[in-house]
Amino acid sequence: MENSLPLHVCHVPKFSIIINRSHTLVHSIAIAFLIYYRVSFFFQENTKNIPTLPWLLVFASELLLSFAWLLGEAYRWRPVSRTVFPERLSSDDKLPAIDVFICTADPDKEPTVGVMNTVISAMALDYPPEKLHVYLSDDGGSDITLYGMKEAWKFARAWLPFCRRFDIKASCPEVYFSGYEDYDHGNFINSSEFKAERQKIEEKYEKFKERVEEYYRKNQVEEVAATKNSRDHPSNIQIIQEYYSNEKIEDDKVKMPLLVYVAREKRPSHHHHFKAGALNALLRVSALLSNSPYILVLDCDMFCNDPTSARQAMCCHLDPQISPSLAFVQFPQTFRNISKDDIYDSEIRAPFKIQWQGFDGLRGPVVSGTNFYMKREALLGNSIQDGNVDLMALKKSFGPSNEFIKTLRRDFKPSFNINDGKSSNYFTGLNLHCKGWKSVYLTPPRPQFLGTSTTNLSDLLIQGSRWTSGLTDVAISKFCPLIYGPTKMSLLQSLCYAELAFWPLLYSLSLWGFALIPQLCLLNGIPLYPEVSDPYFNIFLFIFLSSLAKNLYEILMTGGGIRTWKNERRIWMIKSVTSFSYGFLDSIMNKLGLGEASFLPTNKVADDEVVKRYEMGIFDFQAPTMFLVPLVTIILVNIASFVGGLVRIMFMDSFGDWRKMVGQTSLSFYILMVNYAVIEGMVIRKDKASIPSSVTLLSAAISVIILSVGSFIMC
Ligand SMILES: O=c1ccn([C@@H]2O[C@H](COP(=O)(O)OP(=O)(O)O[C@H]3O[C@H](CO)[C@@H](O)[C@H](O)[C@H]3O)[C@@H](O)[C@H]2O)c(=O)[nH]1
Ligand SMILES: [Mn+2]
Repeated sequence: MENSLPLHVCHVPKFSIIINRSHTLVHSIAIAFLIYYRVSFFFQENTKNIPTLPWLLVFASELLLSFAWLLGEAYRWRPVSRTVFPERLSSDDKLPAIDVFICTADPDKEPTVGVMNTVISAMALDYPPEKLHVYLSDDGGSDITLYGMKEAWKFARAWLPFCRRFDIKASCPEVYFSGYEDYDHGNFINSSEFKAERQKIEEKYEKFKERVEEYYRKNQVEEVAATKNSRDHPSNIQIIQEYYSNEKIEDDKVKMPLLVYVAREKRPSHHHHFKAGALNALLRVSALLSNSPYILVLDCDMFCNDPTSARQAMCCHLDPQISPSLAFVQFPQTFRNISKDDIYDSEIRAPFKIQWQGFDGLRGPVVSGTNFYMKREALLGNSIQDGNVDLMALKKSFGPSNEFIKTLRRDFKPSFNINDGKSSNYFTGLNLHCKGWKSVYLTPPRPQFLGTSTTNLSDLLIQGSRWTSGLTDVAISKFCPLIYGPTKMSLLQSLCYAELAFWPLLYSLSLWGFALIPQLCLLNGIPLYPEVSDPYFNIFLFIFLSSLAKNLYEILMTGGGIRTWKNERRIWMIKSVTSFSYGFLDSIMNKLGLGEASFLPTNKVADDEVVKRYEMGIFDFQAPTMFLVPLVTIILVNIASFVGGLVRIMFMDSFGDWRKMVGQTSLSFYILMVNYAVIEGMVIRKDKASIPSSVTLLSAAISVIILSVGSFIMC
């Protein structure tokens, strides 16, 4: 019987699970030995000449890093993958309606043509058009975006039929016309009719682009006001098709999804809560217009790359096996501007290729910002669910609109957690999972959504600081998943949430420790690791190699290569001592009331030269000094200690002493080797994107201070 075929299946890869769990066990035992070695120091006679402080500091670094590792093992416990069967869905008239939410904030950083491409690609989803409603939130409140939408609507009237007729998969026009991939047009490819139609539509697209860009140029001159506007403007909601209802339309048989422009009211005196605030405004507006039971959330630069994503998501949402408790279906973030040698890990590989599969095996991944199909009902507040509706309380939360309250009475009081904007997605996910909802992760072979990632060091570190700050906010709040989680969800899922909240803090503190303490001690002749002939030396070596090897194995298993592995190691070190550290400090400052939450949208316009460098795998050090200085300082300290260590090994008088220094010398060597690109940027390269000599000088001065003060304190 056809009905009995499942809409989706979940695979549990036994082999990977065995490998993962055995590795966890063996690695844990090795760490236990390490801890024993460090602790027994305090009870031994022959270690008296080693000062306690550096020993404690390096031990603390080891504990923090091991803790980060242990939390991360939760993802390795039960990774799963899923396959869906959209062809088994019931007929179109039985499909539930979907509201698509797209957010944009700044037409300078997020060019309108790009945003409209996302809008058009969402309108072109393979779904009954009368059941699809596309909302764009414009936090900038700018005319250009509204103008762009009207033009996008006009263009879509031609584009949608073209896509439907010729079965175009790349339903984002910019991508389609840029020849980003080879298209399979089946039987149409050679038909002259297709060619003629394609040419016609391409011309229309070019005209659309020209008009929008021209409007932007004209407005730029007058519109210094745009920046002012973006923080202070009344609300503006427009249903786009109404503009054309009086005009004669060439082909009014074309069925179009609803398209709505929303600029929520923003006033400087009111916190607007960034993207989460925008999503909540869309929830309220859409509740009055379409009130669809499912919602797709997209960033403005994240277009639909496969029109079938809605049906794929419905395979999970409508699967009776999982449907009742399923809150959302998360797709990975994938990017179209990733180079072969992705030096900055712009691909954000580990979460989307490894960790989220693990999350999925434990009741589901966190809300990941964009690319998820959410059940509106899952965003309900408890009070409504209970059925005891207090009208006054509702009006207090949602404003005086009776119309809106009526929609709440229909059982809807949905909202995303706003928190402070930086970590809202995290809170929304955490909250849902704590209330017993589940989520699933779908990674079909063809990327369903494609965005633009940050591909230069500066933007990457700024973005990284923002993320880190948001995550650390959670770690140090009352929602700290280690305390808040285990009573409300499974221990393993709490560990995953804890890993997310804590990694920046754990990595930044421990890596600062590893980058400085052993080095200072090496220069001062203080051994911190066992000597080569000591069996404990092998424990340290094993832990080091075992974690590198496991990491390499995971990368190879998910389609990466040795190069990916090298790049990831390096950028992990760089980010740990820069953006993670600043983000974490920022969060602490906010907590102490010394700072304010902010959100600078990342740039979606790229400088050609910068892009070229990224594509060639050359580091671009045109980044704020505050990011470069810690990095260069660490490298200088390591150069000094490595050279000092070598001298010690070569010229040490008393036989045997050098053996105690092999660990530390090798550590410095490893750090320098991995970060050779920084040395190159400092000493060898002389181009525009190398490290400025002012930065090197400043860092040299700081290194000298660290070396002298450090030596004084440590020894
Ligand atoms: O006040 C704001 C700020 C941002 N946005 C929109 O939020 C989205 C994400 O902003 P972006 O600058 O692209 O940030 P990224 O760091 O690239 O985005 C990642 O990180 C965000 C959280 O920091 C998540 O919300 C995103 O989904 C995730 O892709 C964009 O569409 C923005 O237009 C708003 O609508 N209002
Ligand atoms: Mn983005």
